[in-house]
Amino acid sequence: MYQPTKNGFSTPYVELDRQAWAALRAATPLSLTEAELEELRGRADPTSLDDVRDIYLPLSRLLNLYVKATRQRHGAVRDFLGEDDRPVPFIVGVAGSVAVGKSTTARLLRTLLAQWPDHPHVELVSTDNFLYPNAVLTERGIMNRKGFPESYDRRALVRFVSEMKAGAPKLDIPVYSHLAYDIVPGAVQTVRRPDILIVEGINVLQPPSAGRLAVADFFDFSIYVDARVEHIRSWYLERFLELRRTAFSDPRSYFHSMATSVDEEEARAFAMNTWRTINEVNLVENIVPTRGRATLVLYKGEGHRVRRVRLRKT
Ligand SMILES: Nc1ncnc2c1ncn2[C@@H]1O[C@H](COP(=O)(O)OP(=O)(O)O)[C@@H](O)[C@H]1O
Ligand SMILES: CC(C)(COP(=O)(O)O)[C@@H](O)C(=O)NCCC(=O)O
Repeated sequence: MYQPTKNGFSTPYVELDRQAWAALRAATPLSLTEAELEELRGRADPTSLDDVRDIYLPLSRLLNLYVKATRQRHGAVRDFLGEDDRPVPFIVGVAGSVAVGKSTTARLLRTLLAQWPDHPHVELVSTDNFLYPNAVLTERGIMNRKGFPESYDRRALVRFVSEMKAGAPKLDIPVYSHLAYDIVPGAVQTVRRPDILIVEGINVLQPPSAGRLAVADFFDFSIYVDARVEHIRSWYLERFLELRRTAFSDPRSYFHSMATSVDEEEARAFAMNTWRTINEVNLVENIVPTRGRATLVLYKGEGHRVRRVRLRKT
């Protein structure tokens, strides 16, 4: 992490504890109900209405200010070029480990941001839609690297985000199914030009390779959801065991045998091995090193509770 220097002009970041951050909600109203929150949060994710109030409403307020300021900047460039008014989606990236709760954060933001009359149309895209199909990963010998940068069609992902930013009215993208653990052949998600596009995925803050562009180059704001490895490991395990009791019992689930043919101890050992050999390696090698690039970091402790927030001011 960036260390402040001793000359007083210490750091472009500000770090706030939960209470100080919560106060920045100002007058932003809480209009989400417990039932709506239940729909939005992920499996085994205890995010509460207190968290919405303390963490996500201030964030929604900050993003609303960012959107307005960014529109002004676009207007200035248009005036300079003598161009007509043209809608440009504001793009938010949400990064962090597998099982850290990115999708809950992203879904909550989609709902809260859409409540502002300034930007009612918010679209959410998960980067898993840009994973190569299992057949391609197997052919390339990287089926055990799912989630690593090379397991994504990064060119297609960058093309999608850059075309959205350029104002494309509607784009179709592939669809990934966690149930099938694969890309669904022939399925598409249609993304219509939104006011705000949220792009959520473990690798969205990856820097570009030399001479290329990365998705993060198109972000107007980015969020990194952070927690200690030991916490994330236990959230991954808990979720796997919860999925074993629920989603995996569907015969179409890729992990069906985990629900029917092995006992809980074996399932736990399988999940632990997947965590240790794939997700933790990816976290340490590829994901944590991108944290410094985020505009905002949410630091979670025990039970997914956000304890601190770091914001890059400039
Ligand atoms: N094997 C699985 N079967 C069904 N759903 C899953 C499976 N793995 C993950 N999910 C769901 O997919 C979503 C994304 O998970 P993940 O990429 O680990 O990110 P995060 O936990 O940070 O949101 C979560 O809502 C999770 O509950
Ligand atoms: C699909 C994922 C790579 C997450 O992708 P993302 O939406 O972050 O791009 C991840 O959920 C996953 O399946 N990892 C592979 C190892 C595992 O089964 O946990």
